[in-house]
Amino acid sequence: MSAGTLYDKVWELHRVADLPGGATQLFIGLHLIHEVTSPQAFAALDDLGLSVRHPERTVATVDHIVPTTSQARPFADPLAEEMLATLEGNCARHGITLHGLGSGRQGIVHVIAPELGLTQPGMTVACGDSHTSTHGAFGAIAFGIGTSQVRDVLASQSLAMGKLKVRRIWVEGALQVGVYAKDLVLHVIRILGVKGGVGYAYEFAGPAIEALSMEERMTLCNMAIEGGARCGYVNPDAVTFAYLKGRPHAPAGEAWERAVAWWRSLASGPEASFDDEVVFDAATIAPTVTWGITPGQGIGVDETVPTLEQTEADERPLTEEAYRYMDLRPGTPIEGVPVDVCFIGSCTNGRLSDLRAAAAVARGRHVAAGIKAFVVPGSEQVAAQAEAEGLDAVFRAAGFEWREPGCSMCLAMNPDRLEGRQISASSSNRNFKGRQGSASGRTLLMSPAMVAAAAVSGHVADVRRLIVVPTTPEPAATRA
Ligand SMILES: CC(C)[C@H](C(=O)O)[C@@H](O)C(=O)O
Ligand code: SF4
Repeated sequence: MSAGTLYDKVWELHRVADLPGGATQLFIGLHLIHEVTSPQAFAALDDLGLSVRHPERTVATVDHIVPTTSQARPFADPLAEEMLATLEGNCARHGITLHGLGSGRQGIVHVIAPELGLTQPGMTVACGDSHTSTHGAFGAIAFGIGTSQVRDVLASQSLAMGKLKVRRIWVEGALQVGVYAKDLVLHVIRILGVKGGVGYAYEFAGPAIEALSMEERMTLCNMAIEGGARCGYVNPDAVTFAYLKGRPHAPAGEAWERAVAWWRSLASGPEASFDDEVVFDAATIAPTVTWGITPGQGIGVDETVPTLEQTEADERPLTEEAYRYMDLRPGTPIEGVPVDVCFIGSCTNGRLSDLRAAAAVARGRHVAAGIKAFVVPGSEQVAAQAEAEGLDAVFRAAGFEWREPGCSMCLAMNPDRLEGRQISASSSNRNFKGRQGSASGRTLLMSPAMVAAAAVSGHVADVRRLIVVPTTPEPAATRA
């Protein structure tokens, strides 16, 4: 059993009661809601005649269904319009803050809560959305819940939960230039499997993790769930505190100092023990691309689609299914596979640093003929910052479309969809069959820089060849 980990400490601090049957009633510090998984929960609350227990701990946004071209109301799609109107009504009725379109704070739920400083170390964060693990980047216990649990949290600000085991994923070394947190997490899932983390929280630690920015840590924790781990987290440190300082909901003044001291005390100490530990070396990881129909079917961009012999026996039926669905043969180099659509965005990789990395590749180049490429900022704030830096102009000049914030083609619950057998290079997190809006559409997951490389090349390409790395040291700045 793990002990002395951040997970254990935060769990204890939020334990309300031990329930008959073995589960724990866990207090939820922050409950995030969106338009897809909240309507039935609010309806159930109404049926039971209950109100929202802590509206001030509940924060809403709209993300999945919003169009990314025109966001004028009413939306062209009446169902999308109805979903947003329902969310607006529920939030107004229960006194819940909704960061709506045009508020300057709207965006994908897992992008806005961190940028507003709502997500903080030591919290429990729940949301009716599997990628809630993202918030673990701050040293929080954050996990996705189902709609009936959304109802429970609305009504009681608590949940019946079983405690997870903790696996430490220790990452040595440093990532190569052109290799990002996305590649790291795709690599981890490739090795440990999409079900490898079931029953576990993943603690990501080690020199390579400490070197990651907060946005990179969010990318990493975002996909913990794709490896089966309901929570992923990174211990809070100076990088975490620097990110949070000055954000609208972050503590200020004297409270800030107190908070930092407390946050530091929550990190897993040297005495912490884990249920399991796995070690990786960041330096050996290449830009990673999925070739199949689960996020675990990833390979280095310099590798070939695995043969059955290279596949574990119990994985072979899935591998064969993936060959058929993707129309890729074993032994095919993944570099060079042509793509039709290039999508940069999502809660995995729709933040400012992601757009910067992609823009660095797109700058001075042009999207290849016949390719549709588009960039969807993760939030209104990301859009505003990117525009202030001129990234929108870089993308437009390179032939990308620059869109309004939302989940977009990550899940295609909006007009952004693949058509027919189209194949996408996508910076999102799921490559399941039909995920991007066409029942036969195909998805190759990769980092935003790799998506940009695919867009300008017309096929999967190794971004390391497109990044200019200075070989001589920068000349020293002249002192005035
Ligand atoms: C719509 C929502 C419930 C879903 C999730 O839980 O993750 C979505 O965000 C996704 O990415 O598939
Ligand atoms: S961006 Fe994609 S993964 Fe993230 S919440 Fe939206 S649909 Fe889910």
